[in-house]
Amino acid sequence: MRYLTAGETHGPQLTAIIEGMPSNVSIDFEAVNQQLARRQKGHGRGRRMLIEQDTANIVGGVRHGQTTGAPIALEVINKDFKSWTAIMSVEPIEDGEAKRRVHRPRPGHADLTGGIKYNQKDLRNILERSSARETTMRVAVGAIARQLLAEFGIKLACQVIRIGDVVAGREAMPIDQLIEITEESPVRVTDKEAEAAMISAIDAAKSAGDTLGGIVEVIVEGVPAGLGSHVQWDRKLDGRIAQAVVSIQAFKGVEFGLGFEMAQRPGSKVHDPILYTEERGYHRASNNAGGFEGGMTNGEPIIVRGVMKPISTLYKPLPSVDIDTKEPFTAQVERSDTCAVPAAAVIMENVIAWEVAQAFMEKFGGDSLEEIRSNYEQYLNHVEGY
Ligand SMILES: Cc1cc2nc3c(=O)[nH]c(=O)nc-3n(C[C@H](O)[C@H](O)[C@H](O)COP(=O)(O)O)c2cc1C
Ligand SMILES: C=C(O[C@@H]1CC(C(=O)O)=C[C@@H](OP(=O)(O)O)[C@H]1O)C(=O)O
Repeated sequence: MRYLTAGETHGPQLTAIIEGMPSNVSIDFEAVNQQLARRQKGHGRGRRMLIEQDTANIVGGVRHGQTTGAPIALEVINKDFKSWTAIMSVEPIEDGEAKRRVHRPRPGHADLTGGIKYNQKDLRNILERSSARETTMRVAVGAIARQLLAEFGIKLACQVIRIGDVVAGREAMPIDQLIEITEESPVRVTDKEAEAAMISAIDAAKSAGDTLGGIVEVIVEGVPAGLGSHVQWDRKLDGRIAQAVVSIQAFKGVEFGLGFEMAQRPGSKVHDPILYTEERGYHRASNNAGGFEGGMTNGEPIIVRGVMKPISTLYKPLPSVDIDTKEPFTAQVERSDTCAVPAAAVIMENVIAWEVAQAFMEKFGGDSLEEIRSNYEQYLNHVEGY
């Protein structure tokens, strides 16, 4: 399976095409929109999220609520395009060239390097695509992928572990209790004390004209042993998940299971003893590995954490240089998020859903759901008898 996305943050719409989804998978359109809504929430988001109410149109590959095996085409309309039509237009607008063109690169964004690389003197041609608005489509794609995974009992959830210097309790996340964002609970943590402190930290950063990053965690349950492979570097599923996570805008690091803490422990306090019972088959006494050995799932839940840097655009901006005059300037900020860590947790959950679904298809692949189910059941029998 593969997918591509297209579209600009202030353009008319965002688009994705998924290739290789098997036929006969029931698609719950509402569930796709639910994932999109989850991505838009969280304390610290800016005014743009008040304008958009993302819903996906599925315009290919699904008939009567079921996949046909044809490419699936998805689109999400940018409501904000109404206010940007003139600026995004190729025709000159009355305000004139200087106002229309972006020539002041923002530190922490793709603006300057993208402008140099693609030889663009209007940095809008870079920022329109580098924006995290693009993650809308990655979530829509993940929302389709997880419907295939659900057929085989595979579920995902996410939570926020840290925002700025506030750390939430690290108790195991109950997978059947998706941490939903509500008005009373706007950060996506189970630890209520930490939640209040996180909200205050975000508000304080906003008042100071500053921004915050954090750490988010995703858990995947119900994954069979043997997705991914040790035999070739680019078939290692933990490696692919790491790539998917760090490809999310502003994500700078990833860890599995105990992760970076492994560095300070002896091996006897890291590796997970192997056990066997008739009832459970092979399983582990602990899951410090976060569900992976040798680039393959080992049957334990996948546990991944990602670190997001603070939002780049500051209301008290950092120094930069105008590409026309080469003179320093101080930017005027119109709107921006202060913290998007809770939303980023949902993005991470859905990009991981895609990677797991792709590995699942590589292992049990077939053209129809029935064919995959038969391959899967045969494999489960093999595992049981091994
Ligand atoms: C959900 C989400 C929302 C974001 N919102 C903003 C924002 O409002 N303002 C901003 O400057 N950066 C925002 N970012 C981060 C930038 O998109 C990102 O830092 C930039 O594209 C440069 O990419 P890099 O940080 O991966 O190097 C957001 C990121 C995510 C994941
Ligand atoms: C639009 C989204 O996030 C945007 C990501 C983003 C950035 O620079 O990455 C900047 C902001 O966009 P704008 O400049 O239009 O206010 C965010 O709102 C979204 O998540 O859907």
